[in-house]
Amino acid sequence: MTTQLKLIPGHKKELQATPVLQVSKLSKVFKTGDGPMTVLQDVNFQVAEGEFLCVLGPSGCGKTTLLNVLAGFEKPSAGNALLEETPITESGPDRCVVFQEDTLFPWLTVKENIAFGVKGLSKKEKREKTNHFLDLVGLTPFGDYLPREISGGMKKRVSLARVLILQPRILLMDEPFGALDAQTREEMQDLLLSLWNQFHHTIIFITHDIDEAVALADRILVMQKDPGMIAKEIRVRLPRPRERTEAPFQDYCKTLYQSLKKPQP
Ligand SMILES: Nc1ncnc2c1ncn2[C@@H]1O[C@H](COP(=O)(O)OP(=O)(O)OP(=O)(O)O)[C@@H](O)[C@H]1O
Repeated sequence: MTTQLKLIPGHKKELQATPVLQVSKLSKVFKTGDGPMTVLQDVNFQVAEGEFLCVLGPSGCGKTTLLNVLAGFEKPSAGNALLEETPITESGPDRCVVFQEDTLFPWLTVKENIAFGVKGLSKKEKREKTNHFLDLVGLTPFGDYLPREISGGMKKRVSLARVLILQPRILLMDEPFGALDAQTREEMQDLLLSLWNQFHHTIIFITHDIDEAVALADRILVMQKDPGMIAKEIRVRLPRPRERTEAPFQDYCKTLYQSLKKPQP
């Protein structure tokens, strides 16, 4: 395994870029009424510790299927995904998933939702930790509210706090901000980047939004469909914070737009 050093913009220190995740020759075939359907074919990539990787692709190209394999919800038909050299065969606390849809427990308060998965702490420690994460996502005044009493953006903040408090090795995010309005979406992207700067998680973030990928990623994997495969990899060499209206940002967007438009090889 190769080990390199890289500087992640926005991070204060150099991080060791040892791959935490290695995906090799991964394929996924579903049985359907019309016969086998190859959704992913020969997918290969690595993710470095602390890296922010976006997977960008059109609807139906297999992004969620890929994330489900990494989460351990689906098994590959061929090839494998290794988490620190161990094949992923089931879900585990080292990987947390944030979905697009709301998955909060409606009968629990914001604080209770955040604290839900925390184990092995005294009541006092758990309360302090919960309050800390509540504060990190800017929801301190809303700790005792129920999910139905807060906005969609606030629910997303709770969803983020709920997984961050578990300190996962890898954060898997499946179009988490897809249902939000443009302004709230940008606010959530900024919040996620600021939390990533503090915690240095490894993040795999699925999106079909070009701007979102350029705003967030260290590196973008562009997928094509039928079958789903990685068509292109682009490293985003823009300093953070990234200014969306400036030419270099727009240049990346144009390149990605062209990549997505290209016909299937
Ligand atoms: N369990 C399953 N059985 C059969 N087909 C499936 C199954 N899960 C997904 N598929 C098919 O695999 C293809 C890829 O689906 P997937 O949800 O992974 O794509 P996606 O890129 O995430 O799409 P979107 O951006 O619209 O969410 C689709 O045609 C879908 O119908």
